Amino acid sequence: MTQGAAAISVLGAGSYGTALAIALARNGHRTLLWGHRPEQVATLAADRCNKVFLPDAPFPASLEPEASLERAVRASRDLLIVVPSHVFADLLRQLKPFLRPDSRIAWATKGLDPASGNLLQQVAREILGEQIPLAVLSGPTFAKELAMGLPTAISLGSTDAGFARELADLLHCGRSFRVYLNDDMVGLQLGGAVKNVIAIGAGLADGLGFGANARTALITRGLVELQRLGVALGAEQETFMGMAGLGDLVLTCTDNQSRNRRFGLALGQGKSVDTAMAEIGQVVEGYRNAAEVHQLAARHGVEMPICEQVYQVLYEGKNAREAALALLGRDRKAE
Ligand SMILES: NC(=O)C1=CN([C@@H]2O[C@H](COP(=O)(O)OP(=O)(O)OC[C@H]3O[C@@H](n4cnc5c(N)ncnc54)[C@H](OP(=O)(O)O)[C@@H]3O)[C@@H](O)[C@H]2O)C=CC1
Ligand SMILES: O=C(CO)COP(=O)(O)O
Repeated sequence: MTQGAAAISVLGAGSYGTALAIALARNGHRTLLWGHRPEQVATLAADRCNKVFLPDAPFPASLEPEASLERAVRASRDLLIVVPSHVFADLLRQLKPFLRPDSRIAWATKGLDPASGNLLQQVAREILGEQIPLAVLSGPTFAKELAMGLPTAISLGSTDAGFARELADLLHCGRSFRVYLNDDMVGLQLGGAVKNVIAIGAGLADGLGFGANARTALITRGLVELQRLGVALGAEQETFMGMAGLGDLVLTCTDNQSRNRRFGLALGQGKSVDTAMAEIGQVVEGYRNAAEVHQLAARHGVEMPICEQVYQVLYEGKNAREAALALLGRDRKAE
């Protein structure tokens, strides 16, 4: 059990929540790491390591596993939520009664609200009201590399300039973790969700045996789709040339650490959704994101052919090869 004030509480003890908590604690900040299963938290505390997800990254002394959500929320002014997007709203409802008058909330969750396809920022505003400062982290950051202290860069946006600066100070490490400020929260959130869907598409193409040309075309045209949706929702086009756009697209479409890419690879090799999911054994955000992006694109009248084909493979039983051919067979057009 933890007592006293902490610099920050990370809520969600999966691979990325643990990696971010390690990065914060490595900077010398007292960091609480809350997980929703008390027995898992007890194991983290006993092992001083998340053996399931990050066996090679021991906890710094200032990282404290915490089983009580109430204690984690009350101990720190700043909360960093790192749970999968489909439980994001539930967690906000659970923690709301424990919030302090000065609480500030950031999240590193990548995705949209499954019920509405809305941005998580809208979900947070609806549940927590207009006053609480909000921030989002987004960018190319595999948990394992971050936890090991390998050089990493990320973007951070906030509704409150002071919160952005102070959170960046907590996270930034001159030797290994570079934090870029970007106040386009809409762009940062959309980048983190849409790249998951494109990464499934890139995995599908590779699973079908297509080559580097096809993968690169998917990344490039995927970026165009992301920009189109972003601009329709009021994001800044330049955001998509940064960490949360191009950066995360390239990372997740090209490296097999990406669960979304591996999920697509497995489907491209002929495995079923259930088998592919079970093999990965961790959250594959792009599966839900494909339906959410489909909903959002339709609502805003934005054409997103790659995301649409991924959606049809995942939800309408379309054959992966036919989906790829449907993309190639589209009318010719200017770039
Ligand atoms: N891993 C990465 O490299 C990166 C991940 N992200 C994003 O971070 C988010 C979290 O992903 P990640 O950590 O990788 O996922 P993991 O699959 O590694 O872990 C998910 C964690 O969430 C927990 N969880 C499930 N339901 C709840 C709930 N209702 N309340 C609290 N915790 C819950 C799980 O616990 P249990 O095991 O008990 O189900 C598990 O510990 C995602 O949105 C992802 O896109 C962003 C950048 C990088
Ligand atoms: O978001 C990520 C890296 O930036 C992690 O990607 P996956 O969820 O595909 O593993």
